[in-house]
Amino acid sequence: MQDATDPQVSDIPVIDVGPFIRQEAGAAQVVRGIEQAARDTGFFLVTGHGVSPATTARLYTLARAYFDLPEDYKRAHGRGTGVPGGVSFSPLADEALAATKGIETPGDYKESLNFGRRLPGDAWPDAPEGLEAAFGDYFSEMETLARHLRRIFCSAIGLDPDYFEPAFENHLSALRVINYPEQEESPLPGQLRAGVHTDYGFMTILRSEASSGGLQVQRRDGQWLDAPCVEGAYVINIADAFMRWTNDEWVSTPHRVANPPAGKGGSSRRQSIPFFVNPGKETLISCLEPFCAGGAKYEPITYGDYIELKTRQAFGQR
Ligand SMILES: O=C(O)CCC(=O)C(=O)O
Ligand SMILES: [Fe+2]
Repeated sequence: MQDATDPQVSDIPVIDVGPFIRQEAGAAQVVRGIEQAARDTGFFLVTGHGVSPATTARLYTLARAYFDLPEDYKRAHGRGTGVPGGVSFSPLADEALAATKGIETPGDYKESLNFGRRLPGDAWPDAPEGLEAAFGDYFSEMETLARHLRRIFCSAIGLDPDYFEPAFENHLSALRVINYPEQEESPLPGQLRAGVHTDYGFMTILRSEASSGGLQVQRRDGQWLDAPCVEGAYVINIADAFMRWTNDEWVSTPHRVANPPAGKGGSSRRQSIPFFVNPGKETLISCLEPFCAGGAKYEPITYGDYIELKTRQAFGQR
């Protein structure tokens, strides 16, 4: 656990959003703090968020039990059979996030389990018992927190509190639990736990975990910062589609997950839980009025087309 007052991490603030959620004194200060962070690094931590610790702990524990099952068993849930609302396992080194930035690296040293209510997967396994319910319950908690955060953003931007809500009626959000195993052998040259990338959608709500080899965020001047890890807090970051919506005034910042120092072995396993908040496919991403006084930098585009464009750009099939 790092001290959040350490000068190296002070660029990423920890904000208690409780006063805003309860509409108490201090709500305006919450809005100001978040707006500043959104313009600065695009990263901040929230406490006072109201997410159930028991629901979080249950998902964490059941996912961990799943990752400890044999590889063959896990791979049976990564076949892409297209079950709506199913689960999808992605094995170790299957994904190289840096490829989205045009950087060629070996696959990331992680495995993950993925779910979205409107996304395809495979049939849920029977074991560990309760896994599907744990994902579903945590997903609901995240939907609630995402709504609170959107209302804070509206207040910061000067929009009606529910301005964004129609965009999220059929949202394509995705919940992922990531297991970063200990590294008994050295990673390959250029291989990280997760390569440098930005998130594509609207924002990400991350349940992080203190460990050696954790989340790092790149400041605008290029310097890498260790994201602070505060027990019970969530790390929030602005993602690409939201940055475009704000005419690049709010930033989607590159981040990565570092390897643990060599020799850390058994003490370095880490498990994180990102919830990627994505709008519905038909949502039009068009410069928000308060940001376009000087002219909009981008053409309006639907979220569905935007994702297609980003994917094509990232993987070079223009
Ligand atoms: O595990 C983490 O701390 C961050 C993971 C991440 O940035 C991602 O999966 O997009
Ligand atoms: Fe990310």
